[in-house]
Amino acid sequence: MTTPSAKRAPRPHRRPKKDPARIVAFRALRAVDERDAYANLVLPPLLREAEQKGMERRDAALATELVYGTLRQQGTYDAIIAACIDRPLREVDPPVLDVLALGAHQLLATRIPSHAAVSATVELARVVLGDGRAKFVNAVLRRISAQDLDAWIEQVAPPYDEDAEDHLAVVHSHPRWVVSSLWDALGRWQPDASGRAAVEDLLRADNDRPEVTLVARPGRATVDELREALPEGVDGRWSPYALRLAEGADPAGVTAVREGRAGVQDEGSQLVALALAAAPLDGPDRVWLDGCAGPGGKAALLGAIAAERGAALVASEKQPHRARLVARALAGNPGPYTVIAADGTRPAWAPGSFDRVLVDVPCSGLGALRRRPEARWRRRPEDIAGFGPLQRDLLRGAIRAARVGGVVGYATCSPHLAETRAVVDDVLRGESGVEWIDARPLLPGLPGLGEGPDVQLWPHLHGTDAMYLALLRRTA
Ligand SMILES: C[S@@+](CC[C@H](N)C(=O)[O-])C[C@H]1O[C@@H](n2cnc3c(N)ncnc32)[C@H](O)[C@@H]1O
Repeated sequence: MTTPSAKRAPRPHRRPKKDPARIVAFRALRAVDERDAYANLVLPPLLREAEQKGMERRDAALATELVYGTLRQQGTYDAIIAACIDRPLREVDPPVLDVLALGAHQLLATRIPSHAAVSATVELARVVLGDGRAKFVNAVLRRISAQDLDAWIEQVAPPYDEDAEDHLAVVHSHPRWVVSSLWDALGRWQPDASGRAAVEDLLRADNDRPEVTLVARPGRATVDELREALPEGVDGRWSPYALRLAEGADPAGVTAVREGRAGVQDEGSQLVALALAAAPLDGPDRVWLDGCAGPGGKAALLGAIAAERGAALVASEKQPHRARLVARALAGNPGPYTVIAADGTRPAWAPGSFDRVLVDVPCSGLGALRRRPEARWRRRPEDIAGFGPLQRDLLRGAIRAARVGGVVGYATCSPHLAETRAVVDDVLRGESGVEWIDARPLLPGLPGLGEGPDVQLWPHLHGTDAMYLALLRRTA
């Protein structure tokens, strides 16, 4: 019998410590998982709310790093977590998995000391999951902390020689079918440079934090004006209108951005608009169409260039709420423009109305994985086939909208071959009176553009999103 004095006193109940950065990160991951929210849309309001309640700036930076880092590396972390528990991952509650992935990220990819990463994540688990599940989290994180990321990868990734795509999928945290599609596309455009090293460079680039790039809309702002506001910004690699911002720089504080004379725009998107505008054209050059304009980034650049040349822009978008975003992006454009909500496959305009036409079609977005880290986990292979009919119809509509001699640009933010060359080839098979324009000379200075006539940009080669552009001319 134990004497009362030897009996362990019950531990006083301790309230878990609230850690705003990790709570915000957890809530953002839950929203991405439960509501299919986009991290870049869901995180800013959560940060604002937490900052209003007193969260410090550096905690906001930590929350941001935890969300994006965890989403990017989720495939790798899932494989590691699976090796640390004795049941299939699908039997673990998603909120528990989110906490475990947040912990894995801190342990394996940040400078946070292991003991702090474990204890802070277990505290988070106590707050958001309760004491019972916090114990489970504690046990799993302790197992994860037993070795570093390289050792874990060695343990959980199948050897490259046995299954190259599976190996790369685990090491670089992409679904296997995405690895496979990107590799196929790379092989199509870079036949001499599409080996293991190149595809690994591409997958790594997808996991890099992308720079924020501004566009100074010509005639409305200059790169120098932007640089005055953000002196650490550097010139774009390719676009004369681009300023690449230093990490942490806040574009919202720039007057030209607030006034819509400049905007945030990846250089790949700038190049698509610039190449379309630069394509040689015989005859009048008075009316341009952006047939898939929402939310309006390319339309705003095209509108500014059109204004300088005395041309008018029609910016058309099917979704009325996105058409409103286009109107906002174009507000203050110095030249004539119209924004309409219309279906590009059932045009609201007479055939042959336009001198230049852009269709930047809805696509899988596999070219912008740097910015939308969650997209890779949400997309399914069947989505690609799902976009095909609309992409073809929109291209056919664009060709019809162009006058004879007019130029059509077909763009996607995906390098997937089924969304790029296959669409254009298919449509051209059924259309007489359309010819290719070599897009490469319209993108001066860019290396690795292959044999043309269309172009595929790559994050690892060009530092841009993986935009695709085919330029066509209507000849009859
Ligand atoms: C890739 S986004 C365009 C991005 C835009 N060019 C930019 O730079 O901001 C494709 C757009 O096409 C719109 N869309 C989808 N189906 C359409 C259709 N049938 N006609 C016109 N627009 C359509 C989508 O709502 C979406 O806003």
